Amino acid sequence: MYKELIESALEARENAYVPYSNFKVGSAVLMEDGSIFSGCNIENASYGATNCAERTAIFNAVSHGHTKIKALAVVGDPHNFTFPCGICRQVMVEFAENKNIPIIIIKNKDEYVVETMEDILPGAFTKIDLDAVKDVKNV
Ligand SMILES: O=c1ccn([C@H]2C[C@H](O)[C@@H](CO)O2)c(=O)[nH]1
Ligand SMILES: [Zn+2]
Repeated sequence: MYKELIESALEARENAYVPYSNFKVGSAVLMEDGSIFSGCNIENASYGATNCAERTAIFNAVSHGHTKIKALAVVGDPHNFTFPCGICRQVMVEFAENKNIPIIIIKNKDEYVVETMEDILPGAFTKIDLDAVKDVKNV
């Protein structure tokens, strides 16, 4: 069912730039119109500047004008399930079409588990209600 998305994540993993961890990750997002965008992790000599594969894929989609994610796939260690980090989970929530979208955690092309956005980030902080902020400030 998720064949194309999974293949796209596996392919993106090949481009991972990982001279520091040597841990390759690939990710792909399925957008509202059926388009797929992918990304890999990109490390930096200043370690904190590293971008995870999931965020690279999401930022790639947003950069192309797509802001509604219908499904996300991620693959890291081919012998283990690699779950998204906390920062990526928060970025996913920003663009997830709803809290029930599937998050596909891939080990290899035949083995994967499917979670939902709500499963991996329950009770997420979402968009700020700007009108409420305005009321508090009384402006
Ligand atoms: O879900 C994950 C977990 C880790 N990484 C990256 C960050 C870093 O480059 C390397 C080791 O943490 O893996 C991702 O891209 N996605
Ligand atoms: Zn991350």
